Amino acid sequence: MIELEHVSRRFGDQIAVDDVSLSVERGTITVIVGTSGSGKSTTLRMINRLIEPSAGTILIDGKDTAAVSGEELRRGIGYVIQGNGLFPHWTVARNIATVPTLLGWDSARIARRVDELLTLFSMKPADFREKFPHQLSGGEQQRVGVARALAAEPGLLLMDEPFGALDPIIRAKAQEDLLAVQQRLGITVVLVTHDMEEAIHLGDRIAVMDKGKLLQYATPTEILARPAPGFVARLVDGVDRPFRLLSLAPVSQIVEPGTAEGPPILETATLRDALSELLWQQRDALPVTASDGSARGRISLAALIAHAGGPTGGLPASGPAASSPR
Ligand SMILES: Nc1ncnc2c1ncn2[C@@H]1O[C@H](COP(=O)(O)OP(=O)(O)OP(=O)(O)O)[C@@H](O)[C@H]1O
Repeated sequence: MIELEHVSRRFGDQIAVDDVSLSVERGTITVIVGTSGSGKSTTLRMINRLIEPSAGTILIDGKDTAAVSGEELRRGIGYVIQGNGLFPHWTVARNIATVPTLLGWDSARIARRVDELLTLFSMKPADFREKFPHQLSGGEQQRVGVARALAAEPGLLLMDEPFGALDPIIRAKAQEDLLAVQQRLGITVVLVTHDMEEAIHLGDRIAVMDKGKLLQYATPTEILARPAPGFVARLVDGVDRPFRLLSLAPVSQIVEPGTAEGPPILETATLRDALSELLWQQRDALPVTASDGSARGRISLAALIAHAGGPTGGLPASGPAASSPR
């Protein structure tokens, strides 16, 4: 768990980060989103002490980060920047091995880890180990950048606009890769972006910053359904709110007792998938089943419309969506 307690950073007269407090649960993805100059990168870089806070405390798993040297701290924290920052004259294998080498791992263990990570990112080790960064596509370079950050098995990965330089199709693939790898390894991720759509797609929680201040820190569902007035509300105005809300929750969340005619929908499908199917089938309800085929009830158009609606919709009565199928 990461806890920022009243953290600020000044550069001369300017306050880049202004009294930010937030906590990040272990094993989750937190996305810091905001416009250029809002203090996102400075906040991220204070977590691994590439930038020192002017005030406040940062704790990782209860320990004050100021109590260890910055260098030691950074060896245990993965860090990925836009454009990946690979060393151009080093092979893929050597790039990935950077931190394990610094940590003095033996060469057999390093070689095993390099192959394991390349395989994790669907890059055949024999084909990629000895290549140089300029021999890779942008998407491959990006994957090697993330592999390098994960090489020493950090529990925490910091990512600063990691997909900013990728074209939309490769970017979507890189986002899916990140979600899969994060779930598989159970790591904690803090990611900076200026793209609200990316934040909604990737984040278990979203921190919206403007002019150094943290304006709202909540789940994507809460941010969409109940954005803080002003800047956050304007920011989410630009995204397809009803469809985004529907894509964040599973069918099981609004399943009703009863039956319906038509092809069944899985309870794990998203509400967006369910809406699409209802429209396609021209029905006002469809049956819902579990993955083993057993009946779970029905999903109705009326319930979907209520869920996707403005200020009163989107959130179940008990609070924000606990599970997000993304
Ligand atoms: N080393 C520095 N010296 C002086 N000012 C700085 C320094 N680093 C950041 N700043 C200023 O602090 C403010 C916040 O910068 P920061 O990089 O954290 O913003 P950001 O939200 O990440 O922006 P971007 O999306 O453009 O990267 C900006 O006004 C920036 O000019």
